[in-house]
Amino acid sequence: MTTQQTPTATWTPPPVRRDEFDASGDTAEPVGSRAVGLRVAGVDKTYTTRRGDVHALSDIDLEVGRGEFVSLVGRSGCGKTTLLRVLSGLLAPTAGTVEAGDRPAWVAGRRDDAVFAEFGLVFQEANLFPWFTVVDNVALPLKLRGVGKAERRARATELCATVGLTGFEDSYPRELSGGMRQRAAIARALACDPSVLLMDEPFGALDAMTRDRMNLELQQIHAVSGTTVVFVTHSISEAVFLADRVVLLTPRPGRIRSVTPIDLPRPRTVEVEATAEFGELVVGLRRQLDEED
Ligand SMILES: Nc1ncnc2c1ncn2[C@@H]1O[C@H](COP(=O)(O)OP(=O)(O)OP(=O)(O)O)[C@@H](O)[C@H]1O
Repeated sequence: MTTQQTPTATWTPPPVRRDEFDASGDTAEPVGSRAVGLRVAGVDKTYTTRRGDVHALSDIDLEVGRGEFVSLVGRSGCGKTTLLRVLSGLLAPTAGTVEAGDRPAWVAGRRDDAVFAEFGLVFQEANLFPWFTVVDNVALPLKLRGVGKAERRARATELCATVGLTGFEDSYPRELSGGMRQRAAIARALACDPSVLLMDEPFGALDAMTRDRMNLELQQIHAVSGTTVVFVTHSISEAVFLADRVVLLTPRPGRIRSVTPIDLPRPRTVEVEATAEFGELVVGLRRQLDEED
């Protein structure tokens, strides 16, 4: 479990976590000594349908360091969502194991609910309860855990500040913009101080400008919370902007084609996207995708 720091309105530069990783080579794996946030070994997934089997994932091995931000990219239908659903405990792998820290999460098709309860999930749709205010939506996971009213309201109010929703605590979801609703969904996912935050195209439905802002804000939230993040996106530039490493899956069945360390200094601002280094990373990943045609 990571430690949630007191949120601040101003941005605290992120802790330097990059030293924990071996960034040499384009398929570098984290060095053995650092803490593991998530370990995936030999994960395979085949859907059984009336029209036959669909082999979605093949032999996925991946370690995500504690506090690391990993982006997952690949062609449409390559298995990104399937992998994220396996990681979030919503879908049983056909084979393989998932561990959080050193605790088994999926082993031999059996899930440990206590481990997955520590994970936060954010999807493309915010899925807020329309009849709850923002603060009550954010506090809901705490309520389900039996946290008292005053304490959960205080914590939810802090989280609203973390995601830039101060002043909107008592608004209803219908009164928020799409970006604000996603911020509330992120705050709700952070409410139980998750050991791992799993995000599936969380900004995919937002316009380009809002998406850029959300990327800056997510970077800040990640820096403050220190949570391990796995982030699925169709956008290579978004993946590079946010990540410590970008994992590229092959077309179905999804296998890990490459793992690219992103050594751009943090905090990253929009200016980083104009640098040659950023452009080379994006073009390199784009080329790998194109080679699959
Ligand atoms: N419930 C299901 N039953 C059968 N096949 C499925 C199911 N869910 C996904 N698939 C198939 O598994 C493959 C991987 O799907 P998945 O949604 O994981 O891909 P994706 O990379 O997230 O795609 P996209 O980028 O378009 O969202 C696809 O061929 C899809 O048709």
